[in-house]
Amino acid sequence: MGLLVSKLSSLFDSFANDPMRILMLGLDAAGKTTIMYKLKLNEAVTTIPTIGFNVETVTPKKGLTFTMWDVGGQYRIRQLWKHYFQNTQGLIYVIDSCDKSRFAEAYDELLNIIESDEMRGVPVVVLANKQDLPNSASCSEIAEALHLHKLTQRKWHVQATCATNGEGLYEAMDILATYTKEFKKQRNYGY
Ligand SMILES: Nc1nc2c(ncn2[C@@H]2O[C@H](COP(=O)(O)OP(=O)(O)OP(=O)(O)O)[C@@H](O)[C@H]2O)c(=O)[nH]1
Ligand SMILES: [Mg+2]
Repeated sequence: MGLLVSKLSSLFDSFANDPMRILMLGLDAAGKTTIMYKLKLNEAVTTIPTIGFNVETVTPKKGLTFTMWDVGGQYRIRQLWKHYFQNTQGLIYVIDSCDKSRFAEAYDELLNIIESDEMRGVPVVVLANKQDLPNSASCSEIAEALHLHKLTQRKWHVQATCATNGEGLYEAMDILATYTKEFKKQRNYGY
């Protein structure tokens, strides 16, 4: 019995140390690819609009590994987002904080994602990106525009970021990791 318990517990530990499957979405030009490579390489890379996806293993800090999927956000290819939902354990939703005229569109697309069965309960970290630019909206303005307070069935957080200099990214990944660990535990125990 003792052996069984210890085998089971090491099985759970190995699940716990698996890379977390993180999906990063958001409208075109929000900064998703810039964020991914800032985290991966600690460099502000020059990007072109993503047609399709990028996937990378990202280690924001020792002992924490994400398999991060960055999917192109242009209007015509958003219909492909749903093909990446399965087995997602954490969602990063990136907003260009200066692009206020598209906050409503960003909200509509977020709803489409989180209303999917496959994304039920998946925690969301919203990155209020491009905070270095003048007139960027604050985290609370973005939380309001995305109606985040209505999300009661999942953990969420909004983090101010600047992908080009990295500000806020590591804090956001820490919070995402905490939420994702809780989500994985709940799934393993089936509640
Ligand atoms: N000033 C500023 N520019 C940024 C920031 N993050 C990204 N950018 C710029 O925004 C533009 C678009 O960035 P991408 O990372 O390609 O955007 P994306 O979300 O991957 O776009 P798609 O692939 O089309 O979905 C690039 O010119 C980036 O350099 C930021 O925090 N501040
Ligand atoms: Mg991109």
